[in-house]
Amino acid sequence: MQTYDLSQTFIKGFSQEELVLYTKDLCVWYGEKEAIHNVSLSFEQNKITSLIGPSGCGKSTYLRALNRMNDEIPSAKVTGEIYYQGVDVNYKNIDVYEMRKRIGMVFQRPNPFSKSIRENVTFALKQHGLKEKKLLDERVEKVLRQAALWEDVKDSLDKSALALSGGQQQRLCIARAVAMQPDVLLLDEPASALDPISTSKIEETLLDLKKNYSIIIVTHNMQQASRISDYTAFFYTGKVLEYDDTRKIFTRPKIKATEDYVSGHFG
Ligand SMILES: Nc1ncnc2c1ncn2[C@@H]1O[C@H](COP(=O)(O)OP(=O)(O)OP(=O)(O)O)[C@@H](O)[C@H]1O
Repeated sequence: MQTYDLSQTFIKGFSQEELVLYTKDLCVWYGEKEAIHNVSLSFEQNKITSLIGPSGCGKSTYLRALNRMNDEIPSAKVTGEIYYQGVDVNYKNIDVYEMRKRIGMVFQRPNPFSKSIRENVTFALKQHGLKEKKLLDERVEKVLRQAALWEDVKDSLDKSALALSGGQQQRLCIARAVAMQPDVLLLDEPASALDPISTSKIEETLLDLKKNYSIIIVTHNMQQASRISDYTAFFYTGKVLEYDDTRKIFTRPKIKATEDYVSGHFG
């Protein structure tokens, strides 16, 4: 069967300002239950977008749809459009593995491999044929610096990643995702299990990473959304009720439900 090689399919002439990723009328069903309904959002290069909303409103489902992680859930069915750099992500013959290199993901719970810190970063690179030690070492240092972890671990690169603290493990997971040089980084509540200091380090890391990536983050932390994101989408019962500049969402939302949610007066 023919596979769809994303590297061959960029639409020429896109400027930095063009949209990296967008969805149009995206719906996701789990069996008979529709979890998100007609979600149309677009994401720009070098911007952070927060997805906020009450529990169960479909934020993670939406995020997972963006790099087809819902494929792993047998009951999930996706309709509508997802376009990444002009490529239809839902195209059935797409090379999903290749696409996930471009649209990387970091999960809520840090999930480093049970390997050394170095191998966590180099594992996928080696799988993709990068063998030269010097290049691997350079990439390890670069991404650990980008994830603000280098100073903590530079003398223990060959020690187990599982010996790191939760916050360090999560920064290692960010480094691991960044090592593949994606264009888009999806993060599902990456700091929810962390203490305030680790959370603030993750936020600094994300603000630094947005120079190179488009970042989409699910968060329940309103301060976090307002501190780090350029745009915010408010999800409610599977729909996006409001999407705007983060400053507007937090100071002059158009919809009462948004105002109630961001001010903590929901329900
Ligand atoms: N694997 C699944 N199978 C069946 N239903 C699911 C599955 N995952 C999520 N759902 C349902 O889809 C709806 C949306 O869930 P989702 O996890 O996307 O919401 P969320 O906004 O991310 O919630 P939270 O903030 O609590 O993480 C919920 O009703 C949930 O029960």
